[in-house]
Amino acid sequence: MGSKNIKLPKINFSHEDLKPDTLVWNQVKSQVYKALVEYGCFEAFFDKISINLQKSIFEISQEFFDLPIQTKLKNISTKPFYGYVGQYHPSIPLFESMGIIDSNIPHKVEKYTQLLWLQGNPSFCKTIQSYLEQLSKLDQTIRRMIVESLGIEKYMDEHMNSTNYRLRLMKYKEPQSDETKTGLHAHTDKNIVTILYQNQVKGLEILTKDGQWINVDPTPDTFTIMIGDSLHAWTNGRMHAPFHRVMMRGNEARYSIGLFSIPKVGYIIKAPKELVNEDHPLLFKPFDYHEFLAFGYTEEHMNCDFALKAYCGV
Ligand SMILES: O=C(O)CCC(=O)C(=O)O
Ligand SMILES: [Fe+2]
Repeated sequence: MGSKNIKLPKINFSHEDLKPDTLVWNQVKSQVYKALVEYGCFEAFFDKISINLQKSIFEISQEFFDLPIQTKLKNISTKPFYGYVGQYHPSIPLFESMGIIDSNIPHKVEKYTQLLWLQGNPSFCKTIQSYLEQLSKLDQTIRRMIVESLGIEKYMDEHMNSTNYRLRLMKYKEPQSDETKTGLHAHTDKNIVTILYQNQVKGLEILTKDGQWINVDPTPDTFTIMIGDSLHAWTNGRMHAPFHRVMMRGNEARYSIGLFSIPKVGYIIKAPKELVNEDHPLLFKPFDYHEFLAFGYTEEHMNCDFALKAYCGV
């Protein structure tokens, strides 16, 4: 597998009037659809995160990762990648992350900070809240455009109401050698849509359908949008869920922030019948994301390339 100098499509979400049923909405929508069918991924130019907020989201992230390990370990979870994941994992020694479940619910974020700082940390909560307020709008705009592009508007409300948000702060230690080291192994995300944001240190790579790795090189006001397995399944394979990985070079730590839209507990993902026909036979049986997650992260399936296919492929 080689890597060419190809770039991800870049789509502008900063138009003044990006509202449904306008000319500009329809233009952006067709770019979104094309990018997601072809790459399952694109860069979104989105100017609603102020420079102050851009700065503070990485500051609070650093503040968290600088806490003593014993404190960070207070936020552990039985669900994979939900709580704190430390540098102890032998196959990804550079990686550390901290998940905040239901990050759209302020008192849940507060609970995390009380666990970590005892007195709480109001500025941490406020930063997460402001970040989520803006980026959840971007997530919803993109998903609205996907549903419209597929001509299945009658499922719009069901789809939009079927998810919660999880935020994940991530840190990749610098490898401090001339060698390139793996920060995170190649995988597809298992959720609906992922929005990634990162500091100035590069490392994210996306695999194209024809096997080329694309280096992602975002600016402070671009976000990387990616489709997860659950949306791939719901759209009966029309939206591509790309493999991606993080490769670390140089002597600076990489910080990234992931916003994941996640199917609610108990919601069954089932491709609408309008998307199933002779040319597009059903690819996956209906499934519960949370049960799939438990299956996908067992020892046996952890390194399985197509866990969803193994779990509920037709
Ligand atoms: O750090 C990144 O940019 C990628 C993180 C990622 O792939 C994930 O959290 O699933
Ligand atoms: Fe990922």
